[in-house]
Amino acid sequence: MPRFAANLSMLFTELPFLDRFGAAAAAGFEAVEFLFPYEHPAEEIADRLSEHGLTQALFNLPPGDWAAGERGIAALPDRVEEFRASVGTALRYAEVLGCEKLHTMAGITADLDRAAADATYLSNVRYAADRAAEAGRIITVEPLNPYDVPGYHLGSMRAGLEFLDAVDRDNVLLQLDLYHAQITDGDITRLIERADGRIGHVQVAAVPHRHEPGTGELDDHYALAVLDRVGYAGYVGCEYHPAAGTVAGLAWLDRYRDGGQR
Ligand SMILES: O=C(O)C(=O)[C@@H](O)CO
Ligand SMILES: [Mg+2]
Repeated sequence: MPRFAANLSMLFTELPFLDRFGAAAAAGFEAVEFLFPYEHPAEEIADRLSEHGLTQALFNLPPGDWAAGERGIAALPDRVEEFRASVGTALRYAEVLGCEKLHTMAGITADLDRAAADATYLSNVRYAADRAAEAGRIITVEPLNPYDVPGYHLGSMRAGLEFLDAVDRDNVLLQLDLYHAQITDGDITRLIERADGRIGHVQVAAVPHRHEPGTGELDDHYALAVLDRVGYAGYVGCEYHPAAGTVAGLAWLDRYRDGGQR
């Protein structure tokens, strides 16, 4: 039975960020995730988590200049120092929030030398993994589709799995976002079976409009059942844009409530 985390960067955006925690708990979520906590003191977020009995499932390392279009810096050869500092920042937040998993975004590398970007990404993720291991944390890498993030360094789940082989660290795992995976790879059942044991986090949204699961071309419920079958026990982040209001769109979760008895 999947365990769901509300993605507070996409859900409950009707409310200010810090008010989304209570709204997620009131809607029945036991966990949350979001892109970045860094505009708020970690203690303030930790207070919201404990006030509402929520687990922080995942957040991202600092991504570079997000507003300017940057989507991570781990594969950018001229940003190694900044990347290493960002690992320390993220680990400090992870400790205060009690968060086990950190997503490390590679960055947009289409205009860079591929070999140099590959080498930088490998050494930076190994660095992050080794620092994270000292703190008992897991690093995830998430391939992103080329429509949402053109030129992103990690462009398919297959490339993501090859990267995991190359990086060769037990605490670096795949972030399987079913939305991106259906666009970049398809063949979702076999993909999940091939990735078995190397999936660190899952996210879900319908393809192609990134609305509520179950409203697009992929049978998201079937895919979640496959994840159950292979023994994935982590959280499934609900990372979608509600079609017409967050709470109004939560009916797709009813079948999982009350132990799946509905
Ligand atoms: O865009 C997504 O999908 C995410 O999960 C974000 O963390 C950005 O990578
Ligand atoms: Mg995602």
